[in-house]
Amino acid sequence: MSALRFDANLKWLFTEHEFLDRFAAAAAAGFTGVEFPDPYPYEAGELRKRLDDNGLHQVLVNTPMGAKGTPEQQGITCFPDLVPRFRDEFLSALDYAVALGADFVHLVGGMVPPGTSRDRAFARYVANVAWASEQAAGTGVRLLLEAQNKRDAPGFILETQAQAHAVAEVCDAGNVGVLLDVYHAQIDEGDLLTLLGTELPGAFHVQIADPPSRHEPGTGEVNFKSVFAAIKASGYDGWIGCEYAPAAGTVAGLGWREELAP
Ligand SMILES: O=C(O)C(=O)[C@H](O)CO
Ligand SMILES: [Mg+2]
Repeated sequence: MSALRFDANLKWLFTEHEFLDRFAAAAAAGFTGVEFPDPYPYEAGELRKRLDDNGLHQVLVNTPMGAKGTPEQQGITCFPDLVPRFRDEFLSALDYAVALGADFVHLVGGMVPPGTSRDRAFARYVANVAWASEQAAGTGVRLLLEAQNKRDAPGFILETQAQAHAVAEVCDAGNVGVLLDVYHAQIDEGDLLTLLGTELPGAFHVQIADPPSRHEPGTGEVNFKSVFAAIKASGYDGWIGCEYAPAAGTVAGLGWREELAP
């Protein structure tokens, strides 16, 4: 059993099953934690029952994201003209996180909306993060900020891990941190072992997938044996979310846990 704690992202893994059956499949495959971006089609009680019946911990939920191919596909946190909707959606995400016993709400930052300057969108983004930080204070739920790569999310509001860290730092409630997604960090920044050295101390959560395919660790360009060793050596004790597309079946692709993880 690895010294690192991996959780299954149920949007990406176990898609051989209907969503509500993925909890049992994840537990059967040895996971003790799960995450997924979109609890909203389900009653919180229905999801909580799946968690409890399978002895699973909920790591995170996302703020809602729009349909693929729309400007809102990666969230609206940076949309100056949608602040009331952002606030309603965040409070809904917070309610779900509390009901599921989740550690985090991932505030999906958004791509700079058409006709809006990056400066105006970034200012609104920071204001919305600070507002959300105040709403979450005292709930036990912390907030995550993730930088996404420019190939998959052109115009995304956060462009580097250091920028995500800087926004988290200015939220004085201490409940905002970085979601360090190794897939995005490799595509846009590379130099992963150095990046992990500087950015892991501010990271509340980590996610993994192997670029360019976004399949399992060991299928692409990242030396995950070295990455996992660096994460372990850093003393990071959070979860590591498996947010990858299995190349040929979820369970068949889990060998990396024994082959690459310390
Ligand atoms: O796509 C990702 O890397 C994520 O972590 C979000 O959940 C979706 O934007
Ligand atoms: Mg991610």
